[in-house]
Amino acid sequence: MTTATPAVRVQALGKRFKDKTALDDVDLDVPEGSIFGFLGPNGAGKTTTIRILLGLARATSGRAEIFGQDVTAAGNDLRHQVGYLPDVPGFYPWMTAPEFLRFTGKLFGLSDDVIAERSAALLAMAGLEGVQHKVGGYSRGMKQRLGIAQALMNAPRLLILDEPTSALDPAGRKEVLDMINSLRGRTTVLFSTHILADVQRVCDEVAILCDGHVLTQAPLHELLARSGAQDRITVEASGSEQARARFQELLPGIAAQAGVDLGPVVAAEANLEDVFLTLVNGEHR
Ligand SMILES: Nc1ncnc2c1ncn2[C@@H]1O[C@H](COP(=O)(O)OP(=O)(O)OP(=O)(O)O)[C@@H](O)[C@H]1O
Repeated sequence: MTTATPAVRVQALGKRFKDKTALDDVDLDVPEGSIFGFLGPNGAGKTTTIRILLGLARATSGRAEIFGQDVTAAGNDLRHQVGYLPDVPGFYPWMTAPEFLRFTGKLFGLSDDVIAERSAALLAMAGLEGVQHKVGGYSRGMKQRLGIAQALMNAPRLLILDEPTSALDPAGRKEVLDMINSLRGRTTVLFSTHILADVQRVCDEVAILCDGHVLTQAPLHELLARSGAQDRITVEASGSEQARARFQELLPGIAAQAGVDLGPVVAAEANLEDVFLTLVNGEHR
């Protein structure tokens, strides 16, 4: 068991809005260095949790810490270690990407040299190098990538992204996920989503939130193992029809030698959806 201080620790967190309980006894531990998927359907309480972490809303009960510091007592030191991209980010449409990153860098009080160096690296990471036109003409995917770049301008230890892929088409999602993936080992990423496939693609650790409760938190591989779903081995075989038929005949022998029970040969992989549906349905039973 690790004793390192987690990047985020939430304990017994509760939030009520008049007669609505948005969060009820929520516990979370986001290990430093992880890409953490905060997964839940609409209205689960993801944005509310994130807003409490950022000091934009107050919890009704419980406690939230970032790098061991209570967020309600957080000063500028802690705030400067956290980058954030809201679910509906705002941009100045008349700015170009370098102008927007420069503007962000100035807000953080960075020097011109640091701004130039970081914005060049971040524009490259966002695939926006050399894009001349103004942000107003960007696709949604480009805007999200620029949003992540601006959230990284202050070189945060923790990056919080609220539903960064929700409004994107598959190509846009892939580009944003690739960008998140490239941060692995460099900064802790907490991102909320309702898209299971996105979590399965990039996350090491997952928490599933439903109706203000955490149903489970675990490393992704543990969750997948828990589902009982099995990875399958897909073999693509070329050659003549005869050769392929012979290969298929030999497969059971090879499997038996390896001590493997050979099932039907179909392409599929262990699926987070199974875990999610089992947990969420169990909750509503
Ligand atoms: N200011 C508010 N006043 C009243 N109820 C609110 C307020 N903010 C959030 N809620 C309610 O709290 C619950 C959790 O909302 P939240 O936005 O945190 O969910 P979410 O998981 O981020 O969902 P989504 O994916 O739809 O953004 C919802 O039922 C929502 O209607």
